[in-house]
Amino acid sequence: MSAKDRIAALSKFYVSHRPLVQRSLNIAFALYVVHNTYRSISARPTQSPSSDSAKGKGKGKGKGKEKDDGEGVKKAPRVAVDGLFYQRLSNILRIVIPSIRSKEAMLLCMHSSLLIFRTVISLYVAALDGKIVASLVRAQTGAFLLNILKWLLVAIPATWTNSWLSYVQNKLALAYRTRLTNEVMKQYLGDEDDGPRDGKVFYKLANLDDRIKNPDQMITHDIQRFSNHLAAIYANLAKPVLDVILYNYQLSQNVGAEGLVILTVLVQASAALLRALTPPFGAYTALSAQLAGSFRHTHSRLASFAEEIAFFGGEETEKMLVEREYAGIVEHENTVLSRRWWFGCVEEGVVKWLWGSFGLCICAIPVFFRLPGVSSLDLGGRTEGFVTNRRLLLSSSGRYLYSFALHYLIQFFFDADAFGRVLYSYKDLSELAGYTARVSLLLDTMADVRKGKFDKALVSSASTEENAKILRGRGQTLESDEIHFENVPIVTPNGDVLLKSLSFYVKPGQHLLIVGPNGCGKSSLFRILGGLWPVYGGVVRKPPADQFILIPQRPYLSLGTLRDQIIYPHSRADMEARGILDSDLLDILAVVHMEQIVEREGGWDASREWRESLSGGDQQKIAWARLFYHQPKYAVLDEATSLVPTEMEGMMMDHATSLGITLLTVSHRPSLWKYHSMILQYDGQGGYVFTKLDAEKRLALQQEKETLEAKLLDV
Ligand SMILES: Nc1ncnc2c1ncn2[C@@H]1O[C@H](COP(=O)(O)OP(=O)(O)OP(=O)(O)O)[C@@H](O)[C@H]1O
Repeated sequence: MSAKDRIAALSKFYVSHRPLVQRSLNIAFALYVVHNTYRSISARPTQSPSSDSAKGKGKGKGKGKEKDDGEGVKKAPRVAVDGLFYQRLSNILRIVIPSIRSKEAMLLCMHSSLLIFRTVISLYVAALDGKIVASLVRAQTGAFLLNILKWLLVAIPATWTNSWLSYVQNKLALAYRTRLTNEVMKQYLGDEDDGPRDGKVFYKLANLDDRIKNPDQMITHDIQRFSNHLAAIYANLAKPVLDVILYNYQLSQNVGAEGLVILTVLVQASAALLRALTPPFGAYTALSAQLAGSFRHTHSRLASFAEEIAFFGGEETEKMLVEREYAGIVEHENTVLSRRWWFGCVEEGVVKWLWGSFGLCICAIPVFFRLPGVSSLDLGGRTEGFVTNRRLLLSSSGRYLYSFALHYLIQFFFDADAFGRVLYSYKDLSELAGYTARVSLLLDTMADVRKGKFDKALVSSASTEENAKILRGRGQTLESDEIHFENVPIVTPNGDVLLKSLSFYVKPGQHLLIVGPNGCGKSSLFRILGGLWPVYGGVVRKPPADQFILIPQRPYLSLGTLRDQIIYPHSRADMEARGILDSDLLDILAVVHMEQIVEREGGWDASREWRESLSGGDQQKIAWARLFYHQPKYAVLDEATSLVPTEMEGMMMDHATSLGITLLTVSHRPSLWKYHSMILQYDGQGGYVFTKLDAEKRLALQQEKETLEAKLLDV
């Protein structure tokens, strides 16, 4: 048998068994799709952090900057569409879609139904389009008019669906954002339902941990962007999946399963090129968000400290700082823009034009080749088939359905690493990965901080044997009526051991004066007392947090009315529940000689930025009025009278003690000594003395010391 005969026999065999070959190819294709989809979406093991950072370093400029500027001083979050991303995303999904019966699940369900409905309409429109053109080619007036009528009728559900789709998608984004914001706020500022608010995460995040530089930006901006991307990605992924199913069905109907095989080979080659050229969009997004956060932070500092900066004439320096941040943004955005530009060219060239031509060629198969088992068509029939196929290739949204279809083919045909590597969905996915990394960094850091796990750069002395031992330790905090520190080290968040072991007590009515040089740890003591800093050793006995009030040198004035300043953190309802009226508040203000402020500022409900409209002394007096309103068991006064006259200071101290408030005072003013019975004196070298305070004797000694010093100067 000659070669020619053998080929003829083979093709005869093929033609006679073609339905079987077709079925086998279709089944093999379906199995391949299922297998690769499974591999693509199942998370792969995450690489070790060391290999991550090595990878990150190799990625050039962007990553390097991230390390310098940022959030991730030590560990920049890795951003890629990989197993880690799916792991992070699934953790967040558990928050945003808490159950199958939640509002979000319902919205998602509605969204999916609308997507299916839209695709069904697209199919119908594609077929109708073919019929209209065929009736034109065949010059059939009646059929043409009937089809036009159908066209107009189908427009009603089509427009309705599109409008609903965007409505539901936006609702979904808002619902995700609300869930996430609520969860973050619960962790950040505590939750009343969770018991006492002693997490103080908002403080610890800023002071005890280096990982997050600007949580404000993450909570306000990044969560919103993440939610929008998440809501959009579903449509962007679900639509092509639906479309590829229909497209493949249509394709195998029209050109046979062989068409799929040809397509695969062509697409594989061009997609390999695109895959190699796709820039790391996810990392770009994360870095953009981070740079924008830093820029905003620098500006908000400028606004917050405008007065100080203005007095110092610090405009030039501040301008330089702001410009430096902005230059960083511009540099990064320029890099991204130029990469997006050339990637856009390549993408359009390959997706729209190259794959477009593949599409046209595939559509042409039934026209130029007579497929076995398919009857020959007239001109109208061929036109109808071609127009229908071509319309199917164009999605109703104007994007190329064909591109999507091919895009998904690529994902299925390539190995799982290629999942989401290319094109539209990849860009969307990788941007989502960027925001996912930011949101999970926030959630993970908050969870760590709540557990007492901090990541902070330590001072060099922290590594000495003795200090390292202190840092490894943990102390105990017990509730008690008195304040009692037993062998408690005072350690700053960056591991600087200020005092190795401190012991003192304060009993109700035994006012304590704390003195010592600057930076020796006087205020740090209060931070431990307030539960802000961890206890590294010993035992701290203290009353619950609501029995303390702190008045620092520059007191906090909240956003709100004049009344709110005095009753903070109470609300007006809390105040009324305690049976206190505005007239009682006026009496309190009279104690600090501030009663005229109510009239001056326009009543109790006047609202403004109080920090800017009150003098430093008035701010301190308002803080004292707050103390008299709350009447706690203990008051912590940290240079709280530094800006008020001495006679006023005396009156305030007397009033506080007459209300039964025990004072813990840090002050350099000898005039305050007489109000205290105990003294805790730091020597600034890591030592201290805790003893009874005899104010008269101390004053006499102080005077004697000053006289001797004056004499010494004379000598
Ligand atoms: N959030 C923080 N992170 C790291 N170190 C801190 C932090 N807050 C304070 N420190 C450091 O702790 C040390 C003690 O600060 P602290 O405020 O207790 O001093 P102080 O005795 O009250 O001084 P002053 O009289 O000047 O107010 C200082 O060296 C300070 O730099």
